[in-house]
Amino acid sequence: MTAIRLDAVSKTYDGHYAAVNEVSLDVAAGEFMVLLGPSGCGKTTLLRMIAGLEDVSAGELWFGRTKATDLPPKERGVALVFQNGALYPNRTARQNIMFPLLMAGEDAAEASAKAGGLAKVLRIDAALDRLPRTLSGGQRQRVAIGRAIVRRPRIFLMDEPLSNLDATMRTELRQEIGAMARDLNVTTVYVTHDQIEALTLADRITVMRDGRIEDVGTPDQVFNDPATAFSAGFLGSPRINLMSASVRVTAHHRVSLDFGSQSISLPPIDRRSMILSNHDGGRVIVGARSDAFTVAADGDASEHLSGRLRALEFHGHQWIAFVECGVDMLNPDFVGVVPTRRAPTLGGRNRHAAPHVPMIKKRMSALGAKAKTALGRSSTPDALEPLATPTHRRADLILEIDADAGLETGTKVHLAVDTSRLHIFDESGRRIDRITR
Ligand SMILES: Nc1ncnc2c1ncn2[C@@H]1O[C@H](COP(=O)(O)OP(=O)(O)OP(=O)(O)O)[C@@H](O)[C@H]1O
Repeated sequence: MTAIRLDAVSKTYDGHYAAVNEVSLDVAAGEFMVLLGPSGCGKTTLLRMIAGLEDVSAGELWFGRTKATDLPPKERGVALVFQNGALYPNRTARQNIMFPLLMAGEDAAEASAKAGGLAKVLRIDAALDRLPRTLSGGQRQRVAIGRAIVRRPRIFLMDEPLSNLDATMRTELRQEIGAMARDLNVTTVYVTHDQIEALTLADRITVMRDGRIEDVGTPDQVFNDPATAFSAGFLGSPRINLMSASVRVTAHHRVSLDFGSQSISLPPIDRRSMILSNHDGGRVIVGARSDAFTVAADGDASEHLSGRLRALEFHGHQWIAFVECGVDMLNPDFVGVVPTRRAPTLGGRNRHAAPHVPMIKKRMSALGAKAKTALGRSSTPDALEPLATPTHRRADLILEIDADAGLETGTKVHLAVDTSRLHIFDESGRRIDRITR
């Protein structure tokens, strides 16, 4: 088992375009790490740098105690499976899996036995003596995985291995990949843009965006305690509601979040009240998934939002409600968007780069500076770095509700808010409270 360390690794194309931008990440020995993010965020490029198929433009790569930045691919002990694991068409499944062992000079009988053992784990033992063209897509991909893993690589890399399979096969093979990784205990980095694959397979998930890391944590942490609004928006269906709010400090330092015509208050014991109480007038983004709301009888709950049930959609196992609350909603994809994707500057952070978690403090001072400006005092120019303005849009709150909620479209609804389930982000999309992982 080998740990992987990426230390401020970047990949630039044409000298200026940063496909991967100062990424630092530790993957523990034997860990199953999933790189998750939208198309073009740099997942594959990062994987290919670990495999040695792309040069590292800046930064260092380590496998355990070995510096691997410039190690030739063959000396890395890495196996890679792509979307379409190509097989030798004239060799049977068994011969395909055995091939790397034979090339390494292993005895044929032993190699065949090993192929048989792996085929059982991958549930293709019945198809071992068939040629690739007679196998289904899922079986071919299992053979490709078997062939990659048979030499017991130090590190196993997979790039969207399920993306070309139909839904049923994807679910089956996903489970087998999970079981195999646990059995073999090999350090694995798995690229996907599918949140279900990430949540079900990963020991930890790294959420990427625009060549940078947004969030790293266990599936539970990244889903329930997301570091950024983007990460919160990438996981979960329906997507998290991101509501634009202004902070108002009322009597006795009580913090209220104003959504225009409506507001809710945080309890004084909520530690975010203390953080926000210094930022009267500042703007924040309040993230709320369906579990933060309960449909309440009129006036029942102290903290609630009211709206009109504009539409209901039947989604089989659930109903999705669209509630018009007159709240400004933000699209997670655009919150804190980095205007350009420049390469890191030598010896310093790219000033257009997305802020990192330790910069929350700085952002909060920016919030404070904005609040001061609103109060007619001047702000320091440094405090207001260029933040991409998120697109505000008066839109519906979208939430999942019970089929037996008995609601009718067009009626007024009251949504009791569990404030402990709200995630509060600054304007750049970073959590205002420190994330402890
Ligand atoms: N050889 C190349 N030359 C120039 N730009 C490249 C090259 N390879 C990748 N890129 C760019 O780098 C960015 C990251 O690409 P990458 O393939 O790593 O993203 P990804 O997250 O894996 O996307 P997908 O999920 O679509 O595969 C993209 O904008 C891509 O166009």
